[in-house]
Amino acid sequence: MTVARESVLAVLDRISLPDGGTLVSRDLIRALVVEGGAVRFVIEAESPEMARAVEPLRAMAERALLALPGVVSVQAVTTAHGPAAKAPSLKIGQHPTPQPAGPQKVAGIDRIIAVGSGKGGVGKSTVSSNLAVALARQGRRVGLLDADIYGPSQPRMMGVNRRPASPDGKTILPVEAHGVTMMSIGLMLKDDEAVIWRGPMLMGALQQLIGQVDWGRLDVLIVDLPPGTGDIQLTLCQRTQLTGAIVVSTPQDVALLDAKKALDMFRKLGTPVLGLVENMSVYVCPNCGHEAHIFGHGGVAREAERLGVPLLAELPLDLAVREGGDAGRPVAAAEGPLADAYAALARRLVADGMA
Ligand SMILES: Nc1ncnc2c1ncn2[C@@H]1O[C@H](COP(=O)(O)OP(=O)(O)OP(=O)(O)O)[C@@H](O)[C@H]1O
Repeated sequence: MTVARESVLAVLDRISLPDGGTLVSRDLIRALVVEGGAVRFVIEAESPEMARAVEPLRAMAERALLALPGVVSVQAVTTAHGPAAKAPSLKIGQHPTPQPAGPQKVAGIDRIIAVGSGKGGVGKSTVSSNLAVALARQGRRVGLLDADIYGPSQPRMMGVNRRPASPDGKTILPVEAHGVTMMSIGLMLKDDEAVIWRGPMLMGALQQLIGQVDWGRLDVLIVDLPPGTGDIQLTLCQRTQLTGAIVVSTPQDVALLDAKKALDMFRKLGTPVLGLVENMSVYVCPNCGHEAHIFGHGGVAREAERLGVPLLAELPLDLAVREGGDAGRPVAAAEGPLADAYAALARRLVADGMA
């Protein structure tokens, strides 16, 4: 059954904004595609603040459209058009400015969760972006800071490539994607530009990304760390008051061995470990349903038990996760078992007061 574009617009025209008008009358709907029973569109807000305000309407619109006869799936994202993106005169990457000793609270941000891993490529950035999106879908005000300064992947994973504005050359205005306020050094660099900085420059850049970005009021800021136990991790844990850290690992021995080093680092720095996440836990063959433990089985659960920290989630290896990451559409923004797994992780953190 083919759904008429007009019927979709009629439904969206019934979704009212808090300050008047509807999604259609305020001209916020972009890139509306209706293919058979599948509906996709973007809600383009005028500013990051407005994007935050209209985010609950996205969920409302999705529900209303799913009730429309013939509609089988709805995919909607909120983006912020933002003020005219002037090229910032601000330069990222500088020596750190003196700061008071000891971990400091960041004004306006209630909780900060660092997501780390021992080894690269285990899915730390994937978990960070999907967790951020899942939390935003549950109505939390969420920020995502890509602190993987040598290999920033959040712009690709969140589908953003707009350079953030800095109207005054001091404050950086973050971007908005999938309901999440986001900043990455990758947004300030050209695609093929390498960062070749030593420790002090890294510390300065991290200080800028946390302190100079206008994060607004956040319930939680997710920090996607680089892999390993280097300068960035040390600076973040020593300078910023963190709610805690989540360590991502695959069940593979070599990844787990490195994850133990990351866990040891957080312990030595006095950062509470909120729990472990096992990524690429199981692969379910889409043809025959056979379950294969490609990277091994049970190691992360055993390590969590040994440390007395929760195993927060076991996330499957799934092609859709990789494709969603490459396309800038995290699976947590869609519907289905993968989104449900991230929603459960988000719910658990919210219930425990961590996010
Ligand atoms: N559960 C999964 N299923 C399928 N592909 C995945 C899964 N998790 C991550 N990937 C893919 O694996 C690759 C590495 O993931 P990701 O970049 O998140 O890892 P990382 O630990 O952050 O790596 P790095 O430290 O190098 O930044 C990406 O292409 C990602 O899409």
